[in-house]
Amino acid sequence: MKKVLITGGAGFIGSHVVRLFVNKYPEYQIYNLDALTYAGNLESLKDIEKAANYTFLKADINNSQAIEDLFMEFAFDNIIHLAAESHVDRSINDPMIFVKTNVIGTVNLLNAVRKFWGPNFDNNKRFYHISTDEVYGSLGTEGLFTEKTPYSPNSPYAASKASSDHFVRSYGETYNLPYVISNCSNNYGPNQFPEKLIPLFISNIIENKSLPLYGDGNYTRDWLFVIDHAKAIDLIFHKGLNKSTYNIGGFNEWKNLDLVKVLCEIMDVKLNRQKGASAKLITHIEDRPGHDKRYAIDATKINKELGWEPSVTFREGLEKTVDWYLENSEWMQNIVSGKYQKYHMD
Ligand SMILES: Cc1cn([C@H]2C[C@H](O)[C@@H](COP(=O)(O)OP(=O)(O)O[C@H]3O[C@H](CO)[C@@H](O)[C@H](O)[C@H]3O)O2)c(=O)[nH]c1=O
Repeated sequence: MKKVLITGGAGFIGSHVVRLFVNKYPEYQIYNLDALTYAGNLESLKDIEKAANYTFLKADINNSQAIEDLFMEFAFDNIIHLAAESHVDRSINDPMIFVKTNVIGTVNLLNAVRKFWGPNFDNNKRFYHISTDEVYGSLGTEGLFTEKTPYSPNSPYAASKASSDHFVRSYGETYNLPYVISNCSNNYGPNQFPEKLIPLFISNIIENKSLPLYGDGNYTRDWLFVIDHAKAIDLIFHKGLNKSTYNIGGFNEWKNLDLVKVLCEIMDVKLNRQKGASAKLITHIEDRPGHDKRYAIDATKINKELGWEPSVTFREGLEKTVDWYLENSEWMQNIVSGKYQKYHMD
């Protein structure tokens, strides 16, 4: 029986990973550790909260003593580390919280692992660090990020994630910690906090508010449905090679403006609005400082080594996502108003 600690399990990607592991591996104990910051939300896990193999632990990875106490109490033997500040615009306004959570928080976890699992690490134990393709910086019109692309982060968020990746690798080299890292492209799907492009624009279209597109909108991202990311994490956790890195992406590049136009078309149909009504809301605004031009992932390694590939097309994933937000308007209202946070603080 494994005792798997999943950090950040109340967040967007984390909640999908927790659900998949709780349902697929009833023989594992799954511990969801989350600080429940603005983007964390236990409402996303209502369907599994009473499962016998699931435990929620409220703690902040910045608090090293709290982390050690939990290691002492629960003797975790595997970690999937997703807890992170993740929004680029927030990192531009306040870089320090990104240093604290993403860098120091990760090092706190690594130190706890060293203390409780070391000095002779058993290879059945594994520290799995979830990261982003943003560590590689920006591409021109050609080429793809591979696992060998040098790191060149441009935003404070990307720099904090790059730093945490380096710390994980350094613990592998210095202390022989068994680890694996994956770097994924842009995720979308149910339960994403409406500060990110897709849920923000869905929410604004519903409310007939303008759609604030940075600059000319000719920025390119590779998009992956969050459940496909969770499935990739499952495979890498179980079968990924020790001390290696996997890039995860959908081979699904879109310029922001083109993506938003497709989203607008879908929303017009779902909301019974006149064709073109949602697109009229598109408003070009001042660009994001240091805006990375293009991200595109070469996901050949994970495909060849582990047989992973996305299971839904972008159109299917977008439709599912829009349907989820239309059916869960209360979730959206509560998370935006901060109601869930107030509830967590009570
Ligand atoms: C929120 C927002 C975004 N954008 C643009 C900026 C980007 O080119 C694109 C996507 O923006 P975001 O949704 O903020 O995501 P991006 O900056 O690419 O970063 C995401 O994708 C990364 C993986 O590539 C993750 O590591 C990050 O945590 C995640 O936030 O849309 C707009 O034009 N207007 C907006 O209001």
